[in-house]
Amino acid sequence: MNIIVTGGAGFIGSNFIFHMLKKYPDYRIICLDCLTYAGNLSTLAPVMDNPNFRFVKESITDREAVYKLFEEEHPDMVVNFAAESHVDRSIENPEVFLNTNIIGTAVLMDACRKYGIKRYHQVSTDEVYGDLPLDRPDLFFTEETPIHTSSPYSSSKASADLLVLAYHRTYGLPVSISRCSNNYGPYHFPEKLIPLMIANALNDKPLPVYGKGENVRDWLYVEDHCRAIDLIIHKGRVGEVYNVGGHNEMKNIDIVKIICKELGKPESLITYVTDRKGHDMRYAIDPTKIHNELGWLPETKFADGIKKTIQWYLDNKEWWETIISGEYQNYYEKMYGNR
Ligand SMILES: NC(=O)c1ccc[n+]([C@@H]2O[C@H](COP(=O)([O-])OP(=O)(O)OC[C@H]3O[C@@H](n4cnc5c(N)ncnc54)[C@H](O)[C@@H]3O)[C@@H](O)[C@H]2O)c1
Repeated sequence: MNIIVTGGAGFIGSNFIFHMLKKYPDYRIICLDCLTYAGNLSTLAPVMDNPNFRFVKESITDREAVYKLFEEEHPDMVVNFAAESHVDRSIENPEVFLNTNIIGTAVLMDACRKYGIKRYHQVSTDEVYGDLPLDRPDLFFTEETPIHTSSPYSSSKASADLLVLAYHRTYGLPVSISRCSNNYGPYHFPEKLIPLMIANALNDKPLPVYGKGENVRDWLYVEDHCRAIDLIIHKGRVGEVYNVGGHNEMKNIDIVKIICKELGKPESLITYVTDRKGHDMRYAIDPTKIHNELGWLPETKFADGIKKTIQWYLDNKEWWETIISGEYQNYYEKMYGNR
């Protein structure tokens, strides 16, 4: 089985590649990634020497490069993780989100139509459903919840989802989509809540929390997400959307306090900063469909997952210190000032 994994030098894509090469030693995995600020080749160091792994530095928006890769590799499947993924950056500059997340998805699917494919899988997000009110804990996103996006990021992901479903209906492309809640774990870029707080706390820097920190996210350990995608591409029904989430809703401020506690750092490091524009209040996934159809259940409890994640950041300081000492510094100062 030949699988092109796009965006594999990023957070979830790299974890997915590790999962697949370990579980299916006879599969060939080709990572297609153009290495934006969020992609790191060093992340893929553990598999670079694996003869069943190939890294190709190209953009999913480059039609010629994508077609060439299909001609060379004859993939059976494509799993598309490649995306601009940070909501705050999409508020600053939506254009690159539209190009990569929408046009790039179309280019990949055009290649799948042209050369044939057994499965095209789109890695999407629960953010396409918009948000839920804090005072209605009885409400959850199902696959039938209408799309109702808030940010340029979620709008671009929702647009891509609609295109994927249209390519299935119009051209009969064998597609599937997963919409997952917030992930955490190793190799998470330090601009996102959990790794940002771990990195800042370890450096005794202020911990910038949006608004009052009341926003609720449904956190899932990254390996559980990777197992869900593995199940969907092998056993999930074509043309279907599967929600993936662990019923693990937590307020941002509580996450930050847990990180302080685990690291023995004072909560006085917490600094409340101006809220994100259009900030969604609550995400909560109903994962009944993937559980009933494919038997998927999350395996890592948050209490264990956050300990493993913190330990990973302690053991891999060089990985994230290199990132935060580079160009990222300018972005950080723009967002949070000289904190
Ligand atoms: N992180 C989450 O909590 C989460 C939750 C649900 C869904 N998702 C989705 O999962 C996918 C992966 O998210 P992530 O957090 O790993 O993102 P990430 O930002 O860590 O990684 C994205 C990767 O895509 C690559 N990339 C960007 N533009 C590209 C292009 N034009 N061509 C080729 N490669 C390109 C980057 O270099 C990077 O390696 C995204 O599609 C995201 O929308 C993420």
